[in-house]
Order: sequence, then structure tokens, then C-alpha cells
Amino acid sequence: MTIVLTPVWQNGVQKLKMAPQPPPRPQHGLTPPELDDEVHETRCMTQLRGKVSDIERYIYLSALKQHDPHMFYRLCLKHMAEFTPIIYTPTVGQACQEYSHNYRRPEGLFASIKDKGKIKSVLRAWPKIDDARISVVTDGSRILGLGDLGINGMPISIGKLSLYVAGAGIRPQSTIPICLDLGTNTQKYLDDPLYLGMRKRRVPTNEMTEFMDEFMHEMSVQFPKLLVQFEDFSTDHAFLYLERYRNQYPVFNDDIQGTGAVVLSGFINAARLASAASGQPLTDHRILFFGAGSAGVGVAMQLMSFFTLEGLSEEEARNRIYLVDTQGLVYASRGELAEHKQYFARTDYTGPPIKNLLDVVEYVRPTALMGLSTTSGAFSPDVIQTMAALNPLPIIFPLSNPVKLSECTFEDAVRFTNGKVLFASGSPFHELEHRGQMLYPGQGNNMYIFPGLGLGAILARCSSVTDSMVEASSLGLANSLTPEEEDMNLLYPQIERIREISAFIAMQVIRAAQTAGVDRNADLRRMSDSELLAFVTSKMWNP
Ligand SMILES: O=C([O-])CC(=O)C(=O)O
Ligand SMILES: [Mg+2]
Repeated sequence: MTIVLTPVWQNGVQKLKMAPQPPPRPQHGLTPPELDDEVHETRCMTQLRGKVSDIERYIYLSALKQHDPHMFYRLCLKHMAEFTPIIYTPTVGQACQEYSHNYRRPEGLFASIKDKGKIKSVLRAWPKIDDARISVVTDGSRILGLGDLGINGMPISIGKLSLYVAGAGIRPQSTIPICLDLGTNTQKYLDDPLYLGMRKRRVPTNEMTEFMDEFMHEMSVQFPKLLVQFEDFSTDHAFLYLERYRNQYPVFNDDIQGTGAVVLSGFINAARLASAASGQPLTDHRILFFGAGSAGVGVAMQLMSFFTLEGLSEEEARNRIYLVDTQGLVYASRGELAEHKQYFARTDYTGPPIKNLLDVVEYVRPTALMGLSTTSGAFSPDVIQTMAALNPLPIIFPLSNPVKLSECTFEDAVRFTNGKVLFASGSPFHELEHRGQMLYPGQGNNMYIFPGLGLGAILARCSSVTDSMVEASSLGLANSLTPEEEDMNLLYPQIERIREISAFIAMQVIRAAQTAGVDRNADLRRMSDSELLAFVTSKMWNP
């Protein structure tokens, strides 16, 4: 029997009580006589599609997930391409922004700075129904490209975990969505009477670090089998806490490592196609990053392994990469640079700042342009046209989320390259017809990576998540295209195959964990690849 959390009121405070979920087939007399599962699927889809806005669809699906999780996940798996833009990017962004207004019932775990010194008691409140295996933890400080949303970040943790369940078959009861309330610097929320978090500005980093140390320690004590995914922390804290905890606990940062891995994967497939068209060796690619935050630098780091796998040295690989931040091209003699940008600062340029993106493109002559800036429309028609003039098949990845912050639309990328673009975006765009040919946009979103990476790390019972495991997830994804998908020039597989893809990625991740010696499930070492793949698949929960 599964258990659901039911909110109850006690002395004016809303508390969670564990309540047994009604059995799948309630007793005779308690449901309409002709309630049929299959017809009910159609009924739910009709109700969903009848809603007038995406946020209404989000609210409907949240309710469905709470009172009928099996139906929710069954439909999610059947209609992945229709569901993900609602339960995840882009609608989840709006759900976060409106969380305090649309809030209906508690879901997930909240720990606030006021709990410092007694975080254990907060974690203990979580019902031990099943061993917790995966938690997505955010502090709401940089939700997608939407900025500091404070406690309103909770839906991002919830949304990511729904994809763990749907995409990798993690049991719903072994997931813990967590939002930390460390204040918010967004005045609008501080002034909002309905805001659900503390009305306090964010605490300084030293205080936050004391809190995080206690939190991570207590998490490892309360949930010994737990993998932690850090999500949407502001750039400096994203790097800080990944480095601080990665050798101590099984953790990874989705925005740095997950995004890095998914872009590497799409880039591998795009670079193969681009090099086939240009005749240039793979090692000749030059990648320009527009945006140098946690995602930009994380992706740049990950893309270096594209070149090192092709035989270049670290130094040579780093040389293939250029960063642009709000001040223009990032180079060493420009002036003081934030620590995370220094590694990629160019030393071969010493002139005056090159501020304008078009000028940087003309100077660098990149084969690939990556957008991680959250600046809508930054890839202007002339930037796109210049990319097309420089390359027979330019690689253009506007990766900022959600859709409205994308650096360009798929339509613009197609129009201004005359259909000759290798495209992937962070948020979904529709396919389109160009001169009688259907063109399909790739969605370079970390949702392709984290379910499989997490599943592999969980099954191998990893003590930590190594760079080699992240790289394995990326190569696993790149190599999971079917011949039909390759014929369609897709950069990513079709999302409907997410379970198959996640199983394949998990297998590669387990093997990488074994090579790195961080696995603690020795039984898996003795399995052949096909046995391991069958084992991974057999571990998936099915609605
Ligand atoms: O959630 C997404 O769609 C991708 C992501 O991690 C982000 O943009 O922060
Ligand atoms: Mg994120």
C-alpha cells in the first residue's frame, strides 16, 4: 500500500499526517459503477486539455498527482511531450512565481534559517515510509532564469522529482523535494502579504554555510541512502557548495553538471554533423559562450571533455572555448574577473574590450554559439546570419530557460540561416516546416540527464558523484539515438523514450562509478552489460 501525506489543521497550524492511500480499486459502492480505468484516462486528458491556460493545467496535474499518483504517472509516461512543458519547464517557472498565491496543500520539506541548530527535528518530521533515495534541494535564489524567488522555488524541486519518477522509475515515496528558506532579496515578495516564506533578506554567505554544513550532515544521518541534487542556487553558491560537499556526500549540481552533460551530448551529435558538412576536423571547433554564470561556465567545463576525448591536451581544449559576459569577451587583461570566469579568460587577446556580441562573433569566428545568458533575443538576426556566413551548418544553442528568456526562437534560427542550423534550446519549441521539409528543434534540457544519472548513482550506492560519472551520462545520451532519429538529424532522442534512455545512461554511470571506485554495490560489478541493463530496468517503478 502506498501512503500519501494529508494536511490537517492542529491548533491553527497546518501539519502533515500520513494517510493510507485508497486502494487502487475502492470497494463496491464507493465509486461510480462503470468507472473504467481506460475510459478514466481519456476523462483525465479531456479535463486537462479543457483548461484554458498552462498554469490551470499545472494546477490540475498537481492535484491529480496527489490524489491519483498512478494515473498521473501513467499519463505522464504516455504523453511525455505534452506533460513536460506543463509540470516542468516552462510552466513550472510560472508556478514558482505564483506559488504563494496558488498554494493549496503542502508538498515537500521546508527548512528555514530559523531551524539552524535543530535541522534534525525538521528532517525527522519527514515520514519514513520508504527509504529516501533522492532529494532535490533548492534555496530558490536563482530559479531558472527568473531570479531570486525565495520559498517560491519549491515547485522546481517538485517538478524535477516528478521527472525522476516518470523518467527513471524512482518510487514516488523515496523522493524528497526540499526548499530552504534563507530569505529573499526580491522586494516584491517581501512586500507580498501572501508570500509563504520569511520576510527577511538573504543571510550572508558565512551564516548560510554554517546552515548548509548542519543541513548536509543531518541529511546524511537521517537519510543514509540519499543522493542530493542541488538545484537553482545562485552562481557563487552553486560552485561553493558543490566543491564543499562533493567529496563528502553523494551530491551533484544539476545546473553546473546536468546542464553541462546534456549540452555536451547535443554538441557531440551536432559537431559530427557540422564537421561532416564543413570537412573540418572535430578538434577545430570553436565554441563561444554567451553568458558566464554557473550554467555557462559549467557547460564550458564539460565541453572541454569533447576535445580531450578527441585527443587534445587540457590546455588545447581550453583554448577552443571563449566566454562572453555582460562586459563582452572575457580576457585576462580586461580587469578583475569573478573567480569562476578566470580559468577561461583569454590570454591571446589584449586589446580594448569587445563588448558587442556581433563584434565578438566576427572576431572569434565560432562554429558553435551557446546562450546561457537569460537575455531574451540576444541572438539577433545579424548574429545568426553571421554564424551562417561563417559555417555551412552553424551550431546555435539558445539554452536559457524558460522559453521567454531564450536567446532566440527556433523560427528565427531557421529563418536567418535559411534552414541550415543545428539547433537546441533549453526550453521546448515546436517543430516547423521550411521549404517543404520538417525541421525538429533539439531540447538540450538537463531532464535528459538527471533521471539516468541519479538512478545510476543510487543503484551503485555511490559514495560520491565523480566527473567521470557525469561524463558517462553525457556520452550515454549522445549514443542513444536510434538510426531513425539519426536520419532525422536529431541531436537528442525523442523524449517519449526517456525510460529506455535513462536505463542506458544509468548503466554507463554505474560502470563509471565502478571504474572510479566510488560504488558500494559490489553485486553489480559481476554483471555483464546486458545483465546490468536488465537489472536497472527491473528496478524501475511502474505506475
Ligand atoms: O529546469 C530547467 O528547465 C533547466 C534548469 O535546471 C535551469 O534552467 O535551471
Ligand atoms: Mg536548474
